[in-house]
Amino acid sequence: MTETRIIVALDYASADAALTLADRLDPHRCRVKVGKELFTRAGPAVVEQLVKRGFDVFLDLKYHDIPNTVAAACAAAADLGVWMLNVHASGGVAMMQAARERLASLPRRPLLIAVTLLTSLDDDDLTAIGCPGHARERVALLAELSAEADLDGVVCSAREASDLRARLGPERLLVTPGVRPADSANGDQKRIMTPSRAIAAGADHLVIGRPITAAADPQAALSAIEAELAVGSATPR
Ligand SMILES: O=C(O)c1cc(=O)[nH]c(=O)n1[C@@H]1O[C@H](COP(=O)(O)O)[C@@H](O)[C@H]1O
Repeated sequence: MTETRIIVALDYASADAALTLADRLDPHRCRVKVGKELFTRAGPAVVEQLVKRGFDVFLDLKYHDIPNTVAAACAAAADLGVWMLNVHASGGVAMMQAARERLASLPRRPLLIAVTLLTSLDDDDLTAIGCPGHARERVALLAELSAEADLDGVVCSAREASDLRARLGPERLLVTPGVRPADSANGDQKRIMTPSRAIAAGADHLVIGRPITAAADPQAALSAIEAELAVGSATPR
């Protein structure tokens, strides 16, 4: 098991592209994430190939459906040997509990975390979808529901990490996408933070895609983020 905090989002359109990058990465220096694009194009085989190469794989399919369907999908994901998978907390406590219980019945279960509010959304977006309020409050509500369902942690933005650490205690994992080194483009992400600030705020794992995968030299981009974190860890919080 690696000590790294970095999960590289392999958001590619083919298994070849994803595995080409994976083969340039060290499974002891990062974890990898397979999301909707890669999974829809390349299927379970790419997940199995990454697992075979020694990577901890976060299968990010953000299940959101009736409890029975989500529980069965989680069991199918576990069969692929993934390290972690996610569901949407807005699917409700019964859905999250069904998923957790199904995984608990397996001999080897992956970590199960809940997406709170997508990092591409802000307060204005909440109003637009008919849920007016602050992103921070909605994240807190959904995170507490996921804790009620006894999930292993949440996906949130690093901006909510310190608040959630106080609310959820030290055990729940805080997995934060929307991480942007200072010189990276935000793209479609709205609730963002730099890698070192995200860790200082209490994030356990940083999900980072385009700042690495779209860089001219992805390994160099990963090394620069590792260097930023190494400097940050030497600095008292
Ligand atoms: O669950 C996720 O991984 C996720 C949740 C969320 O709220 N925001 C978010 O960006 N993600 C994923 O994290 C990755 C972020 O990629 P970049 O924006 O390229 O760094 C993408 O693969 C997203 O699908």
